[in-house]
Formats: sequence, structure tokens, C-alpha cells
Amino acid sequence: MKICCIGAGYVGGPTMAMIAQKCPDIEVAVVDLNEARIAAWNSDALPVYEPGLQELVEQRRDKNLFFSTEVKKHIKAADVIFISVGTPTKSYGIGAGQAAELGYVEGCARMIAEVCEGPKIVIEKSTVPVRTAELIKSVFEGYEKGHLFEILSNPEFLAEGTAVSDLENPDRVLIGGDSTETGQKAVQTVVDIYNRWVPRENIITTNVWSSELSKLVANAFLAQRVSSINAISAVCEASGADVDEVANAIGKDSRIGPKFLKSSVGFGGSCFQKDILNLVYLCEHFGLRDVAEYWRQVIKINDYQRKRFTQKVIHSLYNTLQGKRVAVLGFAFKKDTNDTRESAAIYICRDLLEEGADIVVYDPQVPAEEIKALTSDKVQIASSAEEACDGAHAALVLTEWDAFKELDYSAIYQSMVKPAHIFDGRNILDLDALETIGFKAYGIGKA
Ligand SMILES: NC(=O)C1=CN([C@@H]2O[C@H](COP(=O)(O)OP(=O)(O)OC[C@H]3O[C@@H](n4cnc5c(N)ncnc54)[C@H](O)[C@@H]3O)[C@@H](O)[C@H]2O)C=CC1
Ligand SMILES: O=C(O)[C@H]1O[C@H](OP(=O)(O)OP(=O)(O)OC[C@H]2O[C@@H](n3ccc(=O)[nH]c3=O)[C@H](O)[C@@H]2O)[C@H](O)[C@@H](O)[C@@H]1O
Repeated sequence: MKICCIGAGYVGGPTMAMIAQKCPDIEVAVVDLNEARIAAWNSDALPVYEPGLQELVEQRRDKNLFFSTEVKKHIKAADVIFISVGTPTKSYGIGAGQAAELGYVEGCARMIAEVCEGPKIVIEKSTVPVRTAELIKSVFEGYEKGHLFEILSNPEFLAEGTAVSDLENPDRVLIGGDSTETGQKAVQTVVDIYNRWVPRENIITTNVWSSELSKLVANAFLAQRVSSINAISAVCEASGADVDEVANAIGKDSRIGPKFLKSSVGFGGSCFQKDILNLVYLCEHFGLRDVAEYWRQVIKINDYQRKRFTQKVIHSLYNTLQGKRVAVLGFAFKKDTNDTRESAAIYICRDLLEEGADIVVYDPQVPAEEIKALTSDKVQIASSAEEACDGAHAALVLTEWDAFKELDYSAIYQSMVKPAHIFDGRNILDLDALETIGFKAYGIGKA
């Protein structure tokens, strides 16, 4: 069997590396139009930073795992084609700011239809609005090749930073297909691939629309939990409660559960906001305005949480940041990734720049040019947390990198302008210990 995955991004690369690892008899080609990205996948410096990924790729690369820009050749040769291209929020036209831009998916469908002459299974791996399979089908029919393809939905649930372990041991794999005989045969082919390492009871099969919608709903529920606890963090600050204590107390209820209750500067990442906006757009499309409004609140609270954090910084620094050095520790949207898409740090840095702050950023994985491109050329980049904090009035922890827990905060305090302020936007530091050193220390949801 030959698999081709179109899109060598955060999903396509790691997902296909895992399939290649678990199925040494299957030839897996990951293709992309972006030459630099493919060159990086073929190098020692992969374009995606994930713990364990470099080793995984090196084990299978050039054996049964190939990264290539020869898109058409590999599509033509494959039996199974995954579409794993971006589906960002539309930035113009009808649905701008909410609907998913499906141009890349349509482009893939056209390319598949153009080059394929025999039967194929085409799988939506990208996160798409419900009924996107219909769009793909209609493109195939436009080329009079509808009969060649079975279209399945197999959304990806990996989280960045833990992609390799999520792929190795997924909570579930979801495969949606048609109830026709050929549809079910295609579903079985994909079940058999995952079943090489995922127990059959963890592989769920549904109809295509349930599968497409479940992906949006899973992200909406996850983001809703973060917004819920972040909303409560504001109540904690006002009332003297501690958000970590509240999260622990409610999380012990097995119906609520302990995960995804960490209050923060707000969720980031390429998907939560985009997928909720997509759900909101779908609800409006179906005339379900109240439902749309309900989900929109999740994003409103996230915006509110970021603003609240920035306002606390400004207020604590005597309402002026003009000429003050502010150290930003962490720029990625979460730890253990180099991904900055929709990172809260982007918005917080931009707001602090508006206030006249001199910002110095340190992140262990994000390249300097990227930080500058997302903020301003005026932002300085430090090569360590200590260097960023040297001479700063305030330090802001915006990503929960483990290394930030281990810093020598006494030495850092000595190097800062007094009074030295520290704002822990991830609640990973011991605020009492920092106060003892002399810092004015602030957390999220802490009185
Ligand atoms: N990033 C994540 O953690 C997750 C993302 N997803 C979903 O997976 C999809 C892909 O996301 P990422 O991998 O993060 O995107 P990405 O932007 O990192 O990668 C997409 C790649 O597709 C390539 N591409 C676009 N059109 C192409 C074409 N016609 N032919 C060949 N290559 C083409 C682009 O050059 C790019 O390298 C999105 O729908 C996203 O919502 C789902 C689960 C997790
Ligand atoms: O569709 C996607 O793209 C993926 O989106 C999320 O994964 P990801 O965005 O990589 O990372 P998460 O761990 O979900 O974190 C998202 C954001 O929420 C924040 N977060 C998460 C958990 C929490 O308790 N508190 C909190 O602030 C994180 O810091 C981060 O900024 C989902 O967890 C994945 O299941 C999904 O496949």
C-alpha cells in the first residue's frame, strides 16, 4: 500500500511519521509545495519542534517515509491520500473573520482529480466545516471522476508539544465514511492501518458529517473549559479565592475531571479560535443565532483575559511603561513547541509596545525574526531568561516552559530595577518564594 499526505505541516509530518513507524510495509510520502519546508523535513533541523519527533523521523526517513515536492507524482502513485493542508479563518469576502478558508482543500481536490486515473481513498485530515466532503465530491464530479474516489473524514486530535505521544497512544481515532458498501470498505482499510497500534475499541467509526462536526466540537469544548476557568480567575482575584485551589477542588469531581483547568493568559494556537469561529459561522448559517452567540462568548472571554493581564501589568507599573524595560519569558503559544500562531504573547507584546515599553523577549525555540515579524523590529531578543531580565522593571512569564521554574530568581532579582515586578501568566512559579526574595509577584486568579 502507498499513502500520500498533502501538507507537510504540524499535522501531516508527525502523523505520517507515526504511520510509517507502525506500518513498515506501507510507503508513506508527505508532499508539500513549500520547498523550504520539505528541505527542512529532509534535514537535521525539522520545521516542527516536538519532543521525540526528530528520532521518529530519522528512524523511517528514506526507508518508507519520504518528504517531497513532487506532489502530483506521489498523489498519482498512492492508494490512500490524506489532505492535511491549512484551513485558516477566511480574511476577506463572505464569512470573513469566521468561516474557514477552504481554498487549499479545494486546490488539493482539483489536483487529485486532475492526476488520478484509478480508484483512491481520499481522507480529510484537515479540520473542516461539516459537509466539506460534499465540496470535495462535487469537485471530483466536475472532472467526471466521482466514481473513482471514496471520501472519508479522519480528523486529528493531537496537541502540539505532545504530538508524538498523542499519536502513539491516542484517546481515540475517528473515521467517518459513507454507509454504502464501498464506503464501509474504505473505512475498514483505514481502520486496519490504525489498528496496527491502536486498540480496535478506541477506533470510532461514524458517518462523515458526525466525524467532521466532532472535531470542531472537541476543540470548542476544550477551549470552553479554558475560558470557563479563566472567567473564574477574575472572580478569584476579586474575592480572595485562589484559582488553582478552586480548579483542584472542582476537578476532583469525576464528572468534571482535572484536565484543562489551568488558568492562563488565554489560549492560543492555530486552532481553538479558528475552529470556534467556524462553529459560530456554521450555527449562523443554519439560523441558530443563540447557539452561535453561546460559543462566541468563549472567544470573548479569551480576549478579555489577555487584556486583563496587560492592564494588570500597566496598572502595577504605575500606569506608565514609557521607557521601561519589560522582559517577556516565552513566546510560543504553549511549552514544548516552536509554534507561535495566535499566541497570547503576540497580543500582549503589541499592547505593551503601544504603551511605550521596551520589550525584550526570550523563548528557547522561537526564532528571533519570527518574534520581530509578529511584533515590531523594536523588540529585542535575548539569548537567555537572565539576559532578558537584566535591567528590566518587570518580567512576564507568558509560556510555561519547564526551564522557567528552575531559574535562579534571587540572581534575577538582583539584576532588575527596583521595585522588581514579576507577572506569572501561567501560574507555574511560587509567588510566596518570589515575594520573600523581594519581588512584587502576581499570578492569574490569585488575590
Ligand atoms: N496544528 C495542530 O496541532 C493541528 C491542526 N489540525 C488541522 O490540520 C490542518 C493542518 O494544520 P497544520 O499542519 O498546523 O498546518 P500547516 O500550515 O503547518 O501545514 C499545512 C501545509 O500544507 C501545505 N499546502 C497547502 N496547499 C497545498 C497544496 N495544494 N499542495 C501541497 N501542499 C499544500 C502548506 O504549504 C503547508 O506547509 C488544519 O486544518 C488544522 O486545523 C488538526 C489538529 C491539530
Ligand atoms: O485541533 C488542534 O489544533 C488541536 O488543538 C488543541 O491542541 P493545541 O492547540 O496544540 O494545544 P492545547 O494543549 O490544547 O492548548 C491550547 C491552548 O490552551 C492553553 N491552555 C490549555 C489547557 C489549560 O488548562 N489552560 C490553557 O490555558 C494552552 O496554553 C494553549 O495556549 C487540542 O488540544 C487538540 O486536541 C487539537 O487536535
